Amino acid sequence: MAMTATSAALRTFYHFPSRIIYGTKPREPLAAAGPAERLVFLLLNQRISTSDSLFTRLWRRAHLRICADGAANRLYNAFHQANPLVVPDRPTNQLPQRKPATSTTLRAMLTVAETSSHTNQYIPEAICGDLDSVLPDVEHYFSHHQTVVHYVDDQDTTDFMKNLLWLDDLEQRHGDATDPAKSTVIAYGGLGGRLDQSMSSLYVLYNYGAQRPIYLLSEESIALLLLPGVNHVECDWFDQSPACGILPIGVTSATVTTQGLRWNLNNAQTSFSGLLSTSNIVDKPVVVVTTTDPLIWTVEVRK
Ligand SMILES: Nc1ncnc2c1ncn2[C@@H]1O[C@H](COP(=O)(O)OP(=O)(O)OP(=O)(O)O)[C@@H](O)[C@H]1O
Ligand SMILES: Cc1ncc(C[n+]2csc(CCO)c2C)c(N)n1
Repeated sequence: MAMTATSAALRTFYHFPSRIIYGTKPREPLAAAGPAERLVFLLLNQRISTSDSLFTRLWRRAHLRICADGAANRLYNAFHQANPLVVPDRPTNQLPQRKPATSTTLRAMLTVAETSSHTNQYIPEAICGDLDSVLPDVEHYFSHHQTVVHYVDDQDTTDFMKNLLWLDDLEQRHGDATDPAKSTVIAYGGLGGRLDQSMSSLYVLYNYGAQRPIYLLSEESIALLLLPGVNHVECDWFDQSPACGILPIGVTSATVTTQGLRWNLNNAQTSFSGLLSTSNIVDKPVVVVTTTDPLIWTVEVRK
């Protein structure tokens, strides 16, 4: 699948990470200054950190929570295995049916997310993928709690991509003028783990990150796409300045000027065969990056 990042925005403002992570009310609008932002927490199949973690904060703040296939096993193991909710037994000789995709709506899932105890009990509103990783018992368990199971039979896209494409489809059919057309996606587990999967997540960020805000996340780092033009990145600004990097992934090179870093670039050309700014340090609450081409920005998470 060949795609290119579009040069959509001349000026981009990222309210992240502090506003999303450290907001005081679980469901307050995420961007205080803009239209209410809808946050989709997309859990990928990687280790979940449960103690004082980004995971729990973001889970609570999200408006919708979706597991990519085997990520549902991680959620089950982390929050349900030791103390499961009551669910009728699954007939052991019967595997879940694999039918073409179910038809649900974004509105229906948002309603479930708002009205049920999904947030506190760590139940996702949906599981989506080719479903070769989610265990039948885990699928049965969550299905019993109103989790939509969306099957996509495709061996040319990863389950992360399948989830984004499904979200596009759901949002296209959503059609509520008061709502934002595109959610912000937090992909928890989008960094770290197997290198090919990690690179595939960066591919997703590069190719889809111009269409909606996407944040790749681990407990250590956040990555987002900077678009050609002027980008204002609101950074964590606590006791210690976080480490950061500017990565020319997907482009041959980019010409970059920055403000707010310890080692600023001044009309400098960055590329994988030339200058690469890593182990840089954020020195201001807002970093300004002016670039000719898309870039991946990464910053350390301070908790
Ligand atoms: N080892 C891993 N390291 C990093 N990310 C992973 C890893 N395994 C899975 N993921 C992420 O979680 C998503 C869901 O994973 P899934 O449970 O479907 O495993 P998979 O079948 O190995 O992944 P896929 O089918 O997408 O290649 C993947 O699309 C990918 O983004
Ligand atoms: C050139 C090429 N390389 C690898 C795969 C394998 N693959 C990529 S995404 C995916 C789906 C995983 O759920 C699988 C099996 C392919 N299809 N085409």
